[in-house]
This record gives sequence, structure tokens and C-alpha cells, in this order.
Amino acid sequence: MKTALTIAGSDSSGGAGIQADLKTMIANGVYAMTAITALTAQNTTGVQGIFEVTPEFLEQQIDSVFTDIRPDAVKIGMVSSVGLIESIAKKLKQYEAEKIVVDPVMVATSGSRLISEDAIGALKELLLPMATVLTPNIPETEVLSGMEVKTADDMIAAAKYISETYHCAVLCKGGHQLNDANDLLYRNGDYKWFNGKRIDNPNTHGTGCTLSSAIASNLAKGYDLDTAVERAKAYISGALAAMLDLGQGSGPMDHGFDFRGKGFAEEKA
Ligand SMILES: Nc1ncnc2c1ncn2[C@@H]1O[C@H](COP(=O)(O)OP(=O)(O)OP(=O)(O)O)[C@@H](O)[C@H]1O
Ligand SMILES: Cc1ncc(CO)c(N)n1
Repeated sequence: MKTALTIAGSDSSGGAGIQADLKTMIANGVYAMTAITALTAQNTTGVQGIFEVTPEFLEQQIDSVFTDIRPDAVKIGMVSSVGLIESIAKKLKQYEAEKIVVDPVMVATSGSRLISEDAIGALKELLLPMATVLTPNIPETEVLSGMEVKTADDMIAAAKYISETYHCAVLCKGGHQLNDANDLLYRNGDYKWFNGKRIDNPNTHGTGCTLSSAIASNLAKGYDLDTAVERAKAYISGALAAMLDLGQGSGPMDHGFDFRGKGFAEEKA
């Protein structure tokens, strides 16, 4: 079985972060492992608290994983401080990790900030150049490029800048801000649109985490980047289309939609 590691923060409400990553990886057919950067006390209405692990303990978790079950792909999500970013960069270099998906998490869907200002510099300098693919949404694309993004052409210009500056492929997500389901992949001086069907669902907590984990899972299984993005978008469309409606804010998706109808969930219930 292929394996994937998520290095990210825990979301107590289960819709984003580590929990979304685990659910997504299982649903996409890989064995999932975790290195937790922080615990958040969080729900669909906001983030009530953040408790970071120390860089030393994050390194210990990454050591434990790589020295035993080597991940075929790695997804990096919420990393809120410079020390944690330095630890991840050091350890992934040491273990020569491959297929790294970086989701440059900055602000939760609920509007809460998940990274310190100085950590953005470290993210750019240390993690972006290691990424097989980077998955910013529009606001993150603006921060990373220093450009304003209001149109599809702006997305192309900003993704080109980020890709050329940090030498990585960039999947700029249209998301809730621009055209919902249409994402742009910029790579090696060329670009390609992945157009999804917009699903009319206000519950989008954790969409970014879910997409990046689904891409990492499919890269782990050996699919090329285009196919991995295609398959990840099909998975997220299914999870949104299941129309789960939980909580008082922007709720989570149904990560297990594909298990149902096969008798599995019902039999085990
Ligand atoms: N209503 C929708 N219908 C279909 N696909 C969607 C919809 N909203 C978002 N997506 C897709 O979900 C994926 C995640 O994009 P999005 O921009 O929402 O991420 P994000 O803003 O990083 O998420 P988060 O809210 O977790 O921070 C993208 O592939 C995007 O195209
Ligand atoms: C822990 C965590 N990571 C990422 C996000 C982004 O959606 C979130 N809300 N919480």
C-alpha cells in the first residue's frame, strides 16, 4: 500500500487540518500518517485557541515516521512559526522526501489567522523551493506574489511569478473568491486550467486541506501531477456534492461520501 504523511495542525471540529487530511487520504486509498504542528481549538465559526508543539517535538515526530514507514508523498499544511518551518525543511532534506505538496495556509475559512507575519518569509524561503506543487488560494497568491488578483489573467500572472521565483509548480485555486471551481496549474513556463463544476454549497470548511491531501495521495499512488489534480478535484466535488450540513458556520464536507452506497458504512453502523 502506498503511504502519505501530513505535516499540519489539528482541527478539533474535524473538517480541516490533520483530521481532513486523514479522512481524505483514507478515502483516496493510501495509508495516512501525521506529524502535528499545533493543536487548534476550532469549530465552524472560528478558531478559539492555538497550542503549538515545539520545533524539537515536531522533528521527533518526523523522525519517527521516516525511520519506520517511509511516506511516498508529503503534504504540508498549517505551520504557524519560523522555528517549525525550519524544522520541517531540515528534516525533509535529511530524509530526501519526494512528492511534497505545500498548502500555504494563512487564514481559516472562518477568517482566523493561522500563521505569524514573520513565518511567511520563512515559508517562501525554505518550503516553497521544496514543493512539487504549491496550492495557494487567491488571498495566499496575492501575499506570495505581491500582486493583486482580481481576474483569471491576474491568476496566470501571479502564478507565473511564484512558479518562476520559487521553482515549483503552482496550483492557484479560484475557490470562493473568484470562480469557485476553476483552478490554474502553472508549471515550467506553461499553464493549464482545471475547470470543475461549481457546487452550490456554502459549507466549505477545509476545502483547501482536502484538495492538497487528495493531490498528495494521488501522487503517492504514482499518478502524474495533472492526473493527481484531476482526481483530487473529482474527490472534492463529490465531498461537496454530498451536501453535509453541520455546525453554525461554514461547515465541513462529507469526506466519506464514497464509502456510502457500497453497504460499508451501513453494515458497520
Ligand atoms: N463551490 C464549489 N464547487 C466546486 N468546487 C469548489 C467550490 N469551492 C471550492 N472548490 C474547489 O475546492 C478546492 C479548494 O479551493 P478553495 O479556494 O476553496 O481553497 P481554500 O480557500 O484554500 O480553502 P480553505 O477554506 O480550507 O482555506 C479548489 O479545487 C476549488 O476549485
Ligand atoms: C488546523 C487547520 N489547518 C488549516 C485550516 C485551513 O482551512 C484550518 N482551518 N485549520
